[in-house]
Amino acid sequence: MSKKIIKRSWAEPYKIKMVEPIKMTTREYREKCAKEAGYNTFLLKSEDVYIDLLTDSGTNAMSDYQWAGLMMGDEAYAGSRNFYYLWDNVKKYYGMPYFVPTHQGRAAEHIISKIMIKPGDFIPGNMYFTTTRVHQELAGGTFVDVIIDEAHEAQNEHPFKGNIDLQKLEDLIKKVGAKKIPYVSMAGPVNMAGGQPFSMQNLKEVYALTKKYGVKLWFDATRATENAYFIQQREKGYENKTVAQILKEMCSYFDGIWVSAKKDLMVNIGGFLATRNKKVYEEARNMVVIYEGLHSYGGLAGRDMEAMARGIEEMVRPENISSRVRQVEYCGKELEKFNIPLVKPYGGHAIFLDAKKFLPHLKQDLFPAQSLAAEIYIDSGVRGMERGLVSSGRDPKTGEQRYPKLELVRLTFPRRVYTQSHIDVMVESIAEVYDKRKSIKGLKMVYEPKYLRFFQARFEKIK
Ligand SMILES: Cc1ncc(COP(=O)(O)O)c(C=O)c1O
Ligand SMILES: N[C@@H](Cc1ccc(O)cc1)C(=O)O
Repeated sequence: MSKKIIKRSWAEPYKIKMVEPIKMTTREYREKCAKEAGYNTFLLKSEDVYIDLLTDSGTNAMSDYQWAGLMMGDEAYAGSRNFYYLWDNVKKYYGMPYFVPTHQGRAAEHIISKIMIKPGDFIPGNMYFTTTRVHQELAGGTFVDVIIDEAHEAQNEHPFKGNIDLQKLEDLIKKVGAKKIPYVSMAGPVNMAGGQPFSMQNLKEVYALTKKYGVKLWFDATRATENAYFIQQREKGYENKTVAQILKEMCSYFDGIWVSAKKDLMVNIGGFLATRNKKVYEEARNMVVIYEGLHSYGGLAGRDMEAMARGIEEMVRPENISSRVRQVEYCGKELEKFNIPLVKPYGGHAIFLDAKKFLPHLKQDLFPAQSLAAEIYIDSGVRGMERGLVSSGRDPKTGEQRYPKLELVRLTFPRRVYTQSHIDVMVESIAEVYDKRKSIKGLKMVYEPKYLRFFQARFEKIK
């Protein structure tokens, strides 16, 4: 009788059909590049990057099915066939009857914020996201963080660190009044918390609370498939449900969703908003023609919408979503072999290094995460992103810097792009930087743009 295999390794559920060569560089060359980029990984040229873990946004490898779909683009100005196919899939997989395409996620955030928020409003959410919050603020609103406290603790192993703290939410509703809250903004998994999911139980409770007070509930469903996968893996009662069923159930509690299609849908560009609220839909459908283009293309080509529609079908496939998350998990486990401090549990889209623990000798004003991201790039050409003080920015009212508890470097995995050997090389580089961590002295900011400063800020090394 054969021995029962308890656990098998995962492997990529695809094979490589076309390759894109990457440039190999020297440390000396990368030192020059980093300096020229003001020690900001967003300002590096991509051709100078070896393994690009800046983001999983628009950097995914499309399947042959998606590439074939590009040839089926109906590039009519109005009423393209691809638009209707995409709309059908939004209905089928997200369960939302009304749909408006946009060129990417923040365009949908802009439109929702403009429609729903009045000056003086408050928007509670499970931790801020940079683009989401800036649109809420530009519309005159104030974002209020109502995520559970555990989410702000890097090493806390709570399985659902994306949960909303119901007490914090109810206290806010009582304090400012339901009329001042246009909607609760829930994201899953929570990007800035380290890619942490919320549970279905928590969602149901948030839904009941918002219903009680007559407050709307909206969902940043950009990586909702990953959240659904974590629910399947971690929450009792969901182990036998498919990711597609869980996604649909999640969406059933929301009034509407916005999505950056550049993530779950595995395309290079695209976004949308979808809702069950006809009035909001009609306003959004009208507003999109001012900012994006006609409501049947929203700034996208017909072929882009075709790739998105096909991407929706692929994103929920069990082998796709599990290999995606397990690749991140593999990276986390390898890093832990070198005692590298990480956010736990591992995220859905990324591994987050805990820069406060990695560089305990640096005060937050010396930008430990920004410094660490730059050092990793210099060591090996691996590009990550700062998610700490720089990303947090300034309070628009007081102008003071917002000091976040989490000071992190994000190493984000584009879908279907890198192999296990890339991860091994990246892990070795981080282990090497960890060995030399005491030599890192920090950075000072020498240029600071007004909005979303992390994208364009420049730094100099402290000597
Ligand atoms: C959770 C989340 N919401 C919204 C956005 C905005 O999407 P986009 O980059 O497509 O504008 C992003 C990425 O920027 C994101 O990660
Ligand atoms: N949404 C993308 C791109 C992005 C990156 C950083 C941001 O703060 C905003 C947008 C990401 O999370 O990677």
